[in-house]
Amino acid sequence: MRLEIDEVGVRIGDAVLLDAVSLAPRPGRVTGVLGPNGCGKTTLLSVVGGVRRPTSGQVRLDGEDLHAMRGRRRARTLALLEQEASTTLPLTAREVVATGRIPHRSLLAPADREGGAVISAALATVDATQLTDRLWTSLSGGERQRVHLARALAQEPSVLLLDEPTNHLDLAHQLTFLERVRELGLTTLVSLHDLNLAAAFCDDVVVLRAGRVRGLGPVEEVLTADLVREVYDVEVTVEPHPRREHPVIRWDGPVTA
Ligand SMILES: Nc1ncnc2c1ncn2[C@@H]1O[C@H](COP(=O)(O)OP(=O)(O)OP(=O)(O)O)[C@@H](O)[C@H]1O
Repeated sequence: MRLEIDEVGVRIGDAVLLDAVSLAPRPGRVTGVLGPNGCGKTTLLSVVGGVRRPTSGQVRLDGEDLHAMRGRRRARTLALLEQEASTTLPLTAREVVATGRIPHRSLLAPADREGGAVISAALATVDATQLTDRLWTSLSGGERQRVHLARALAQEPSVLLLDEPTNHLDLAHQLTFLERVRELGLTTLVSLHDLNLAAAFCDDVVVLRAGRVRGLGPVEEVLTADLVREVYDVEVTVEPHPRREHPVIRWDGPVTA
């Protein structure tokens, strides 16, 4: 599935949240959405997820305007894992994941025959089979995060949009979570604050600052010390990882004038 983000702009009154952002994430690859607080990462993901309309530009899926597609069809193609998604309904983890199947049901085909198996597989993928019958409200932040990923997977999307999915996870779960996401082989856009996680798990990155693209391309080409200084105001050293095939970013401190 070909995803194209073409000159997307978002304005609210005088505020420019996104300014002519263009990128075409490589199909089946993981693209990191990076940048400091308030640079527009969540806004971009919500536009691509169809939750928010751009005020200019277009997002296309296989050439078709995403915002002109019907919601159900869009939801069968693309799943968005929002930053602080929550529910106060007394649902079990499995019932939460089952809501991901809603776009696959219709009046003509109310029974979702594969649904049960897809839900079980999604829970297993995120290591949450043991949480199946637990009440959502009783889960920890990291457990909720994994169950929400399972819900997104139950949608069987071609495009996966993840907004800071690792923010409640311990180190081991951050690594396994992103490894699994990579293994899914879906066209993935993932916003991350941790540059080392981005360096390790993303194929490409788009780096935003104040709503504009400041870097775009393969992670090892874009994540340079110069770019990090310019975008994050932090002095860093970028080196090859001694045992793995990706760079490591070591911070030396904030930029001093
Ligand atoms: N309704 C609004 N009116 C004006 N500005 C807004 C509005 N909503 C969001 N913004 C601003 O838009 C900018 C982009 O917000 P966004 O949530 O996309 O950033 P982000 O990169 O995801 O940030 P963070 O890393 O802190 O989560 C922020 O400066 C935010 O304050």
